[in-house]
Amino acid sequence: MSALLEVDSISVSFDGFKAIDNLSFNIGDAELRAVIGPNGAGKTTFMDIVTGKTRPDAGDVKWGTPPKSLLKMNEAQIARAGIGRKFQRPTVFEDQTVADNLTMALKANRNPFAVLGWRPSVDSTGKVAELASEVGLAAQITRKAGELSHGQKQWLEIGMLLAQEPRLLLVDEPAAGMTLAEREQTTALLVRLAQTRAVVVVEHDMDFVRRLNCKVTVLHQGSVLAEGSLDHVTRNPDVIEVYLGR
Ligand SMILES: Nc1ncnc2c1ncn2[C@@H]1O[C@H](COP(=O)(O)OP(=O)(O)OP(=O)(O)O)[C@@H](O)[C@H]1O
Repeated sequence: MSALLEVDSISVSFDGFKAIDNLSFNIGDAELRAVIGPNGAGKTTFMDIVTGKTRPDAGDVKWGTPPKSLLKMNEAQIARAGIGRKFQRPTVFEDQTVADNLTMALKANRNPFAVLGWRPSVDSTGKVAELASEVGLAAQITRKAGELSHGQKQWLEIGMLLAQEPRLLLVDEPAAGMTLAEREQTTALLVRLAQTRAVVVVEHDMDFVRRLNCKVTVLHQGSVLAEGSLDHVTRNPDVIEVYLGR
């Protein structure tokens, strides 16, 4: 499997503290990957580096084929290159409808400077309906985003990210604050999305990771401690000691 994203020996320190310590791992095209690890393991810093928010002190992050260094790009260029990031708290426009939120995201994709004064075309109406249905919000399309449940807002934001047609989606703790039914729908959504793009899920909730049924990378002190199926990594004595045994 060729790598879509190659994290190559990156390190970063904050005030002398190594948050990421010689971290290396690859993500393939159309792969679902869970990244887990105890508090302070470096999960957020890893996402910050991949999206250009934080610059590593050493190492490289390579993207696509032929591989290009993401370290030469700023945050906007990285997003345009095809990396979307879903933060934990949904940031949708609460006073706008689901359709309007998706329309704005589509428009921002085509021309980030021309959102104002834009009228939806027939073409974009079809695409908005398609995105809404992809994230399970077809029946909510005329509702204001502020009226949606927490889970539905998260799906709307995922739909808005999909409007940018990312090749890699980084998703931070998608199950947090969701009901059981919402978690199940989110699992199905992420599994489905990963059939046509890479999806990296950073998650604390082991039950949720188990349902994703994918390769797991365990981070500890800014490095990879173990990698493989959830059963494989949870049998690893080092993982039991630093993470599960806590
Ligand atoms: N800007 C910063 N300045 C100083 N220290 C930082 C900074 N960002 C992160 N750190 C430290 O780096 C380490 C890794 O943090 P990071 O947030 O990446 O871990 P995490 O795995 O995402 O943790 P959590 O599960 O708690 O979100 C932590 O010890 C944190 O305190």
